Amino acid sequence: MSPVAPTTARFISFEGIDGAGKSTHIEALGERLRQRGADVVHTREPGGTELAESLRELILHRSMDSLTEALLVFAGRRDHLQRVIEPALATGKTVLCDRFTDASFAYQGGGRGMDLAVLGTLEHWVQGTRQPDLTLWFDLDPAIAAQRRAAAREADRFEQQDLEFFTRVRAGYAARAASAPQRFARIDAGLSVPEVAAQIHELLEARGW
Ligand SMILES: Nc1ncnc2c1ncn2[C@@H]1O[C@H](COP(=O)(O)OP(=O)(O)O)[C@@H](O)[C@H]1O
Ligand SMILES: Cc1cn([C@H]2C[C@H](O)[C@@H](COP(=O)(O)OP(=O)(O)O)O2)c(=O)[nH]c1=O
Repeated sequence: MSPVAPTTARFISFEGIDGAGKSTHIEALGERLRQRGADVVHTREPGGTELAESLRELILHRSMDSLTEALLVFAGRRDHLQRVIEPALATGKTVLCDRFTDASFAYQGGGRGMDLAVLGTLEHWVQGTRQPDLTLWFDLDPAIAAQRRAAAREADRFEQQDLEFFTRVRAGYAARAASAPQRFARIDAGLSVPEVAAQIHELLEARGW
């Protein structure tokens, strides 16, 4: 396996319902890419800049309607793109982002039932044609995700939602994946941690990453 050229800019996003296992694998993936010569930036949404992290606190803990929620999410994304993601890509870095715009389509669109055309307009305004080069979609049965979350942590405003909500979020991801099959790689997140890691490994091997 030849090393990744340090100047190869890549934007990789991690998606899935809460508790699907994203956080469990991001660090190891970063380490793998680093060992192959990439200069890796870890970041997340909502958040990733001081301003967007402040918005994250509001989004996760304050009550609001779905359009307000979407506007805050996209406002944070704009700041994040301008201050972190675009400069990193412009200097040849690999950006690993824990959630990006697909989460807006899945949560605000699928989960909250927002008009996807409105989300599409916000997407276009905020990011132009910028999209991740690869999106790892951790797909998991919402009932299993709920069990994992219950064992792991206290629930925020999204994590308190019921199984129907997460079933719609999952369907939102599935629709988004179907609309961009080249970009999305579905991971069977119901398998064990080593098996999920092996799937990620194979996906990257196939790309020569
Ligand atoms: N494949 C897996 N099998 C069983 N438990 C897992 C698996 N992956 C992650 N977990 C556990 O599930 C919980 C949620 O995982 P986490 O990585 O925080 O999910 P996310 O970041 O997608 O919300 C954690 O306690 C984690 O240890
Ligand atoms: C990026 C994004 C996240 N979210 C939600 C999904 C998650 O429930 C929540 C926070 O995501 P996350 O950082 O994955 O939470 P945690 O660290 O607790 O696992 O924000 C949206 O609703 N829309 C979005 O566009």
